[in-house]
Amino acid sequence: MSEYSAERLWLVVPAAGRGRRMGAGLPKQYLDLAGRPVLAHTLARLHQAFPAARLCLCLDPDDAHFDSAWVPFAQWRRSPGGAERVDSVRLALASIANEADDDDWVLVHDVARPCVRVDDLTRLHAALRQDPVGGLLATPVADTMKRDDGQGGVAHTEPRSGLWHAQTPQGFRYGLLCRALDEARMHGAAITDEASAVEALGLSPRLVPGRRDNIKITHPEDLALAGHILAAQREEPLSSPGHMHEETP
Ligand SMILES: Nc1ccn([C@@H]2O[C@H](COP(=O)(O)OP(=O)(O)OP(=O)(O)O)[C@@H](O)[C@H]2O)c(=O)n1
Ligand SMILES: C[C@](O)(CO)[C@H](O)COP(=O)(O)O
Repeated sequence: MSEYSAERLWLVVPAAGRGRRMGAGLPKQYLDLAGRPVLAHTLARLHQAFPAARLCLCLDPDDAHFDSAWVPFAQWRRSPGGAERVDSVRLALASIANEADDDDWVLVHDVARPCVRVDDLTRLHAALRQDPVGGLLATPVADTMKRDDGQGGVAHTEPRSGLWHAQTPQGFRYGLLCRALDEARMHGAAITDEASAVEALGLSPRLVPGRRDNIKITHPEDLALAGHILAAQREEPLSSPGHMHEETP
């Protein structure tokens, strides 16, 4: 790419999960949420924030529920899902290898997080572009944390100071993210998010304070909660405190 052109933004959306913990008749990304599938909400939020981005959507090759009418992006492709989330992300990165430059930014966002706010997405992107490593939306842990003893009792209380809940998007430059995920595979590391692969390189991804309503729909009760969150977000005046992000635990 020429030195005069801005680096491109790629969005990788892992959407090849089966939703086993949800236990519904179909994968959770296709469950109805306020009149539309979860997947359609998530893609709409991403598109509002980044209309010119290029989308790579990870879908199970046997997926019989997907409808391309839910994709608002002009430039998009589907890539096959893998056995685990990290495998889906790796396959997505491989599918754009001929077009992506090492300096391009890649934001990875779970399809199961449809309530992410547009201003958090743009704030994250702006923060990452100032950072040499990249980073993620996250919120400080607010509850007292217990370690179980393996038998239903409490072994001890974990200090929560300095603990954060990792959310998505998580964003890194293409070259760094590919290297981090390759290294993790070589070492057989179990990776549940992109940041942990980058951490394993000895780097420190930036924690960009997000908001607690960017929930991941995981269990059955989360779907109703997401519906309430979307309704509440629609009601919020732009200047309300609900739009403030958290800086400290
Ligand atoms: N092989 C996989 C597994 C997960 N995901 C995606 O990764 C995100 C986070 O995963 P999770 O919440 O665990 O979703 P599921 O795998 O669908 O749920 P479960 O673990 O309960 O089966 C979701 O957007 C999911 O679609 C994926 O693309 N490929
Ligand atoms: C990436 C993630 O959303 C960060 O919280 C999360 O780890 C993905 O879900 P999983 O249940 O760990 O696959």
